[in-house]
Amino acid sequence: MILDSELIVNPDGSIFHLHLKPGQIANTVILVGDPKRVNVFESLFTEVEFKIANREYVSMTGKFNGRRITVVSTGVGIGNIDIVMNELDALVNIDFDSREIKTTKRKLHFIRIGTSGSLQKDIPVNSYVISEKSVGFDNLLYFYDDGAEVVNEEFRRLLRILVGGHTIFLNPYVVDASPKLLKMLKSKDTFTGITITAPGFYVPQGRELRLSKKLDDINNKLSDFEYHGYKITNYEMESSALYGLAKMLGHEAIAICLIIANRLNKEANQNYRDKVKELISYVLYKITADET
Ligand SMILES: O=P(O)(O)O[C@H]1O[C@H](CO)[C@@H](O)[C@H]1O
Ligand SMILES: O=c1cc[nH]c(=O)[nH]1
Repeated sequence: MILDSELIVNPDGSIFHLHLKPGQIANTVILVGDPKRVNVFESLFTEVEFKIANREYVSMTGKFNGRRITVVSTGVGIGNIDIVMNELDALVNIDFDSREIKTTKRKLHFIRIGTSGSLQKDIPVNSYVISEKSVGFDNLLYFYDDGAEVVNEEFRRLLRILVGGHTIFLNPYVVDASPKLLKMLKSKDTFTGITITAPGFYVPQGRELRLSKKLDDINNKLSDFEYHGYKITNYEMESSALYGLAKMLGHEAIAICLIIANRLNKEANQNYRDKVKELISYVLYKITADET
């Protein structure tokens, strides 16, 4: 039995941070960083069951093209993904009355729709990039006992060498996206590649304002990396933890991002919101066209 202190349930029966109750989660869950992005889904859905907000977590379940879909905003960063993934999994795979883990588990499909910085000159601003592999520059997965089992060890070793094996603060982990969701979203309109999930937006992504980075020339090193046709394509801040936790919990996960800055060409699109809406429509049509 899972104790009150471990699985905190609010007086109204909802889970601690997300304020959602069992039964409110669809099998397809779209995760977005920006809470305002949930409004875009609201404008596109034909039906909305509910919308609920607590902190940066705005959640909504509704229908698009006849498919029940849940949308949850995660805010920025890995810590939020730890909360969102554990709470969404608990809502479907733990019995809130008995506080026991259910014997029959539900498998959720998680699709993150985010924004991102390109690490390739030929992946311009406004491109869509699917993270076929995601590299954690954070250390979340190392806290989990099963972490090592979901890591792509070949790529982990290569990336560790690339970033400088001597660094004590960086031991990148690499997790693969769901092949099924990759196939569903991939098209002539998308790039695919390896995404770096950074534990910060500034120095951890090589952005120096008043403070300098420790890793010398890191963005060019990442950009030049190539192995078996794989290249490092972009930076964002959530997908490694999403992939790792989804795999450990038995769910499918993928991330697709709109490029809003190109770090090598030194370009940025500050007016990207209409483009995010186009990406959301792209994803909604792709996932509802698919029968699975
Ligand atoms: O647009 P979202 O989904 O928030 O994604 C990206 O944007 C934020 C940083 O500006 C980080 O969360 C990063 O991953
Ligand atoms: O450069 C960027 C742009 C969006 N999000 C990031 O994490 N990095």
